[in-house]
Amino acid sequence: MGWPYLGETLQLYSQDPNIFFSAKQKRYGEIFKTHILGYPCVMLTSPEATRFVLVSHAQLFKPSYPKSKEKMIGPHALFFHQGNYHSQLRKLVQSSLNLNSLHKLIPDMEAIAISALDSWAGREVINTFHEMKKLSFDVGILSVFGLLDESHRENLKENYCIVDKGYNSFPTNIPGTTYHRALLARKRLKQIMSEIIYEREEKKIMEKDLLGYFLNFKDEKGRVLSKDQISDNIIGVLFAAQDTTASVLTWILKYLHNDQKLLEAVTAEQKAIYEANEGGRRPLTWAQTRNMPLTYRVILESLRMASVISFTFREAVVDVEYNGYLIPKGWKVMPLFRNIHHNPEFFSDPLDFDPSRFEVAPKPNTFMPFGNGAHACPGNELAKLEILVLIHHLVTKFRWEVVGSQSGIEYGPFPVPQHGLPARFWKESNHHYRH
Ligand code: HEM
Repeated sequence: MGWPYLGETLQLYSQDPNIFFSAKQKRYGEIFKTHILGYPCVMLTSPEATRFVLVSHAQLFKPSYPKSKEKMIGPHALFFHQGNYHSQLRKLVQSSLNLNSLHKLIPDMEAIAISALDSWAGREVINTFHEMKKLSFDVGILSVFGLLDESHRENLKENYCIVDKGYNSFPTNIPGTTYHRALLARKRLKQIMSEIIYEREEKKIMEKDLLGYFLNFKDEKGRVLSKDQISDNIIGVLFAAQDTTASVLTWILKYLHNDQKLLEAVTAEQKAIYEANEGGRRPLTWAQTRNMPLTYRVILESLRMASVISFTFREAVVDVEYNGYLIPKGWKVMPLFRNIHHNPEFFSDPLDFDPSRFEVAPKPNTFMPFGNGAHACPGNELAKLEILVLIHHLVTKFRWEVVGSQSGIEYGPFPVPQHGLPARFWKESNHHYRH
């Protein structure tokens, strides 16, 4: 269990977390305990134990986040809850992100991707991760608010950026600190959202985006959602959508750049679609996005390799017995997704980037980039669609090279290539290639 209070926190945070966990796993097996950030924790590295906690006995474990994070996102956001409130909100989020709603977003998503790529090609070196964050934020806004007017969008963006800096800053609420500034920006975000809601109510528009679902909701007793419940959940969705998607996109660019043969094959797959659409004059169809098998496998393999959500936390709400182990009430449990994704028993030569491994479906409960069970990611189809759309426009019209030869990883807290993968982009026709 390490030292009192600090426990093994320093060991975990000072190195690649995977090394810490796999060393433990070798020594102690599929379940072991440690002490992190002041809490006793049980780590789970087997698909069965993970399934027990997240799926079959999910009601015995509640979500668990640091208080400072809960305050910044908003205590009403669905991921902090269990039971009835959680499932009501979850249904609304899922309806706004179901396949039927998603295919209507494709043209606007394409416009966002094209405008991002054009802006990169006009510049020297960009920080890929930062640019991907802007892109995934714009797609997040699109799925929450539909087409929002420019001034609201800019206003949300500016204030959300300040909130974003506060998520991982030290939580001291003293004027002048990053955390304090973030809390103030958080208040302004709520104000902007109230204005957007007011305008919608004035115009009596009923949109089928997430905000529309929230505004239209009534529970069995006829109660509607409060402004706080709506704004906490919108900020929650924007938060869940941004760094996750952006870090996966950044890793994909790195993996493709590292393997030029694979990049050529992906480009060939996308160019065939591009030509069928008369050189991009017609928009991508839903059917086309569902039929990009190689690109899709590259995305799955990137999700596995990068495992950007390396693990999650729950807390036992009662004493729980699993397989002869006692998990005492109040202890944290941590399903270790990345360990499972990098276990050679489930994925042979786990450190090789090999999309063809997904020609065969992985064993049940061994592939969980979007989690599992009651809190599994409702945005997973949106994220995959957004990535497919970006790759389509990237490889058919642009080229890029990574600047520098760093091979390190930064944890912020999601793993991203060092320095956010500095890269240079250019339009293909300007340099190498003309039709
Ligand atoms: C590649 C990108 C993404 C990854 C890897 C990812 C991963 C995850 C994971 C692992 C969870 C479960 C966490 C847990 O059980 O503790 C989760 C939950 C969630 N994700 Fe995602 N996500 C991504 C993109 C998105 C997007 C684009 C959205 C929304 C538009 C979104 C919205 C959510 C929400 C609202 C939850 C909480 C669900 C609940 O508590 O019921 N995510 N995500």
